[in-house]
Amino acid sequence: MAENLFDLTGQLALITGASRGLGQYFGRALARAGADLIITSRKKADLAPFVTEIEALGRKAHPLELDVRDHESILTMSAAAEQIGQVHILVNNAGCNVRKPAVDVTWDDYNLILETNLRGSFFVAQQIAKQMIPHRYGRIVNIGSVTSVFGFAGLAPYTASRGGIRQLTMSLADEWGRDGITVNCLAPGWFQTAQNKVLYENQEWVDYLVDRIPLKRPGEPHDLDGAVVFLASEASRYITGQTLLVDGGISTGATRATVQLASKS
Ligand SMILES: NC(=O)c1ccc[n+]([C@@H]2O[C@H](COP(=O)([O-])OP(=O)(O)OC[C@H]3O[C@@H](n4cnc5c(N)ncnc54)[C@H](O)[C@@H]3O)[C@@H](O)[C@H]2O)c1
Ligand SMILES: O=C(O)[C@H](O)[C@@H](O)[C@H](O)[C@H](O)CO
Repeated sequence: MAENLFDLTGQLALITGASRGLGQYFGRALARAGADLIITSRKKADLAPFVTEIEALGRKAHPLELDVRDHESILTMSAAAEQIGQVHILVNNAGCNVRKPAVDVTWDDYNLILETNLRGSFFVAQQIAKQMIPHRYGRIVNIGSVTSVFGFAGLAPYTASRGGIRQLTMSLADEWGRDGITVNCLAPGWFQTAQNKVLYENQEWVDYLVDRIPLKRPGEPHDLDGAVVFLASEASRYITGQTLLVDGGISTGATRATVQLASKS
């Protein structure tokens, strides 16, 4: 057994959607724990600054092009990853959102979200698992959301994709456990990134959010470092099919509201 359960030295981690946002934070955390990276983006050129940053940490960063909505792109990327080396860790991070009342969601909005967040994650996992199975080792971390476990007005297709990720995680864990692969879902709460920065420009929204978060602040991307390293490492070796919420406790909110009301009565 490794002396340091969180040490990723000698491991290769593949992260999708690493041109910005949480994908880069996941990459930094894994690289600091010792892993070399394969980082992917729809435009390889967008990865250049991140390659430089990871190399400055003394780790390797191999940039590859990947559009998770394009099956051919997934096959090409996976074949290129196999040439780089044994992939020990996959972080299925690429994702998107369209925020709209359900009555305004278009066919195309729905397809964009489901194809990116759910179908893309499945087919990336499928290709990388094919490489992991002969080695009888793998750690797959699917990025979910608090909306994997509760609904949210204005985010219907997004929450469907995130609930689907949680179910997918359980089924793949059930199927690939015998091959030495763990599959877990890391479910962030609310973290300000390019995807949602417009929300944080609205003070009313921030106040609403903070009021509902027991730890009394929105998430900061480094709050996810421990969870991604944990799920990628030896430390989580007997954990599979689980959804780990990193949300400042917001998913406990329904109970808190009841208690607050009760304490006023
Ligand atoms: N920020 C949050 O509060 C939050 C909370 C829970 C879950 N998430 C999820 O975490 C992931 C990262 O989100 P973020 O907040 O960093 O947002 P972001 O928009 O900054 O990053 C999303 C990344 O996915 C990539 N991407 C989008 N469509 C793609 C496609 N078709 N093919 C390949 N890459 C594609 C983008 O280029 C980008 O690199 C997303 O899946 C998001 O839904 C975010
Ligand atoms: O685009 C958005 O509306 C948000 O960024 C979502 O991604 C949420 O933050 C998250 O999923 C909640 O966990």
